[in-house]
Amino acid sequence: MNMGSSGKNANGKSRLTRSFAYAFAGIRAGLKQERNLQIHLGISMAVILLGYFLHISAVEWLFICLSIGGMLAAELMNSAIERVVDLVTTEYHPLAKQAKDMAAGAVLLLAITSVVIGLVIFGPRLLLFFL
Ligand SMILES: Nc1ncnc2c1ncn2[C@@H]1O[C@H](COP(=O)(O)OP(=O)(O)OP(=O)(O)O)[C@@H](O)[C@H]1O
Repeated sequence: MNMGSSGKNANGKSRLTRSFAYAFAGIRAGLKQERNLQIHLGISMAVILLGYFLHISAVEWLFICLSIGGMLAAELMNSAIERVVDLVTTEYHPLAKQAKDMAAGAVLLLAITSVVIGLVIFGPRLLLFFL
């Protein structure tokens, strides 16, 4: 599609605006269709509430933000890889298996890291609270 030098199409939308719109559409589709992503979002909200009530520090918030953002992004990327693999083949293929398993492995690694971060930040406070 020719958009001229301004980078705007017939609707007057800039390339940047459309890129954001596509990205948000991807997030919406993921949240609608992917149960794991919905679960991660629910857990993220619970963690944010916990951080608020336990008055965690600014540095701790940064770690929580990175964990939540990284986890949701990894889950979305995993779903994207699953779709591309399914698009390429519906037959059993060892490379398809590796691609899906590696993508799932990446999510698992990030999930383990997030759990460790959560334990380091919330563990001592929750112990104090319950003991
Ligand atoms: N085309 C294929 N060829 C070989 N193995 C496959 C193929 N498709 C899926 N698999 C294997 O089955 C597993 C599950 O694949 P599937 O597409 O059902 O994802 P899933 O586990 O349902 O993912 P999610 O729960 O995140 O949606 C993969 O991790 C992979 O090991």
